[in-house]
Amino acid sequence: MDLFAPQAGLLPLPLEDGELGWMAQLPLPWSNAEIFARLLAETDWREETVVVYGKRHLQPRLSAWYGDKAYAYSGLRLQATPFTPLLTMLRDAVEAATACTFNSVLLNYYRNERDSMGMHSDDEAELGLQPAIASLSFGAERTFILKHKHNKQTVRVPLTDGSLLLMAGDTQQYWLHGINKMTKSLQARINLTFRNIV
Ligand SMILES: O=C(O)CCC(=O)C(=O)O
Ligand SMILES: [Fe+2]
Repeated sequence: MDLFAPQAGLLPLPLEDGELGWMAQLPLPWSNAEIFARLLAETDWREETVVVYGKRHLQPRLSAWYGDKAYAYSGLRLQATPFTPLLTMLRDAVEAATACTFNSVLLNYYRNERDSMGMHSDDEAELGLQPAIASLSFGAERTFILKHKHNKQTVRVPLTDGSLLLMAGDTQQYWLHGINKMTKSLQARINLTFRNIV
């Protein structure tokens, strides 16, 4: 399947050992600000505790998991929770733009510049080989950082309000990605990463 066929509307971003597609604004029926406000209010946000090298930490962001199946992520067991009408609308828009299907979404709420996500790959067995993961962003712009696992390459993608980033092919096998803390004061950002649990 060619994930980046012209009708998909995604701009391919050159990446060695992986596939990235980007769109500045996903077509949506409401404004980005309206969707941000609804996601903030309607989501069952949790401050999860994770265990890293035997020590318990609060994750530096809030998160929520919706989908038909439970999911294990960073040592957490996330219970299945059905998609809300709002999440179903967003999933439909993402599926139309990417020509992929998704049955789950992880939402991340970065409250300010101090919230972040450590470098990782979304390579859990439940996602299958060469998973397609679509990342939809609302609110403050943050920089998505990709680092190649076997050489020193770094790629930065601006995750602007309303933008969609698709990772596919070998991206999870060869690259780590994450969101750094910043020193400059930033407003909140909400990110949704749509996944397909097989
Ligand atoms: O906030 C982002 O854009 C990154 C989210 C991410 O990598 C994840 O949820 O696995
Ligand atoms: Fe990720």
